[in-house]
Amino acid sequence: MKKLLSKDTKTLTMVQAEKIAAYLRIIALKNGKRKPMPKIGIAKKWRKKNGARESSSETSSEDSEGTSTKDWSNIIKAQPDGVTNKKEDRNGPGETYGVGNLRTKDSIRKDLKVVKWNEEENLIQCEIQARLAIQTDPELRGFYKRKIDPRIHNGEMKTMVRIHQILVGKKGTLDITFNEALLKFIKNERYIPPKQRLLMIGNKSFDWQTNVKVFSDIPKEIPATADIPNTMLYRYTNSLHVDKKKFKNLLDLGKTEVKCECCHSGSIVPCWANEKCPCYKQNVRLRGIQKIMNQMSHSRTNFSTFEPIYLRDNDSYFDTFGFACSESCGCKGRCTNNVTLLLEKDIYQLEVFRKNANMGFGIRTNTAIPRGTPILEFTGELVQGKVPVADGDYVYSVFQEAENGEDLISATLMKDKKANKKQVQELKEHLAEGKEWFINPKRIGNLARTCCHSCEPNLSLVRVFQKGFTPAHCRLILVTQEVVFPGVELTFDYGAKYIEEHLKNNCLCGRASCKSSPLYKMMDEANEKSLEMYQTLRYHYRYNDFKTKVLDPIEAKVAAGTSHGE
Ligand SMILES: C[S@@+](CC[C@H](N)C(=O)[O-])C[C@H]1O[C@@H](n2cnc3c(N)ncnc32)[C@H](O)[C@@H]1O
Repeated sequence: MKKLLSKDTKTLTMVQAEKIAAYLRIIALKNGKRKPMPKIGIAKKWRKKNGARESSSETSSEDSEGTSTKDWSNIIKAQPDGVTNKKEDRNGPGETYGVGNLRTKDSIRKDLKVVKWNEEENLIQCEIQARLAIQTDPELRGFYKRKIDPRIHNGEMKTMVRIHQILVGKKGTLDITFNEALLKFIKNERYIPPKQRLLMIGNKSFDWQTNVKVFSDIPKEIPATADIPNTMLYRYTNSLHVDKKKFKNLLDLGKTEVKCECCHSGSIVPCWANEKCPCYKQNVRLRGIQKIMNQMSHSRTNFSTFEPIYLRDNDSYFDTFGFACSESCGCKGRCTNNVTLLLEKDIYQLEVFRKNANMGFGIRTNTAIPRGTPILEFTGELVQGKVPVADGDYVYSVFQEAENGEDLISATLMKDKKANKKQVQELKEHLAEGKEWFINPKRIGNLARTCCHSCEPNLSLVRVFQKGFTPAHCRLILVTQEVVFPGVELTFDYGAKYIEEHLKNNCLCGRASCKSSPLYKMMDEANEKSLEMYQTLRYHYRYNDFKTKVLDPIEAKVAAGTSHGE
């Protein structure tokens, strides 16, 4: 094993990489004193079934700093639960899906415990874990490039300015004052947990499809009296829950089902750019529509598995959509034409945390996530028509009404001369006047339901269709629109109506551009150049924070580890 660990990752075969991963898992389990978890290796299973080669051409993807496994794998300590980088298999809508146990307050309270927290060590271990997850997964290794650059990309800066202008103010003329007050907002963007945290859910016992831990950081809370809100009591599902009887017509696609027969002997099927692949063709068709809609776009957004999803000059996040291969296809969705594939991988270490009772729980990342990464999907029950009032603060609209009363997707698909007439007709029926579709995650849902609103959000929603164009085949996916650095909360924009009706204009996001902030007026009136400077400064600050807290210590440990080994 020592020999293997000292090998350059680029020269490792798949079997050797898996051996290293297994060894590190054992070390991690020993350190963390956890019970071993079953290794769920879809990649392995799939590779066996499909006779994938151990190709030496599948070179390992380098991490953000170009460091190899050799450098840091021997310094990994207690890994978090995410030792397998694959979530449970996902089934399509309406099929037998896994729904987790119903949580009860008693069952949660039983497991509450106060834990000591070393944030810096946590971030280092999570970063190592993310690199390892990529390098040891045959479906990622050599395909997925995780890049976090020291400098902000022009495209990222412009996107963030645009999002700001849409959400806060447009065409301002004011120069932003870069004073201490503004720097304070920038500095406080990374959440720093206290040294003692109340661990509320620490393993997979409730959310068996996810490794995410739940913490409460409300001061002075102790297990005996800690508040366990009703919002924690829901069943977990990793796919859309569609009532088979009620929505039989949606689920039964018949001849309109889009699926491919593509296959390949490698770990990933190259459906993207395969002009014979019917799913790819649909994807390209939607991309074409995207271009028509966004007259100002410089280029279109690709929805391919390993490329980042960038929203360009969009009017609304809802305008961008793609089509992906699925488990019904010959490729089983393990291909280059499936943006939802990354969602299945536990690359990025997320946690649920609560800093105050008013806002409830939110999600933060413990690893740096590159821009354009699909990170969370909204799952829940598909609802048509009225949503129970009590669930109103959690539901997401699947189709949004456009000005002419038609959803943008249907409106644009209908304009598309190449569209399948039957598909269009069906879509028209599903979206007939007054027919609104929602995903309700209140009783059955997943992690995405915990994502809070921010006036400076780092995620945007996109829609991805699989198999067909009905509301039951539309997946709502949250994608990072900027690099999200470790410790930062994942947020998206709930929309003005929500802020007014549900938050009663009392947003607690704590960002400089929020109406509740003392700097709001300045941010609202800011000119474009100042906003660009603001975004650049934010990036610069957060990257340096990441470097000093995570990257440099890893390098130092590597140096120490190597000299010990010699
Ligand atoms: C979809 S839930 C988000 C998860 C929720 N915080 C929880 O603990 O389950 C929406 C609710 O979270 C809270 N929330 C989310 N973002 C907020 C914000 N920016 N300001 C105030 N409350 C917020 C509000 O209570 C809102 O009704």
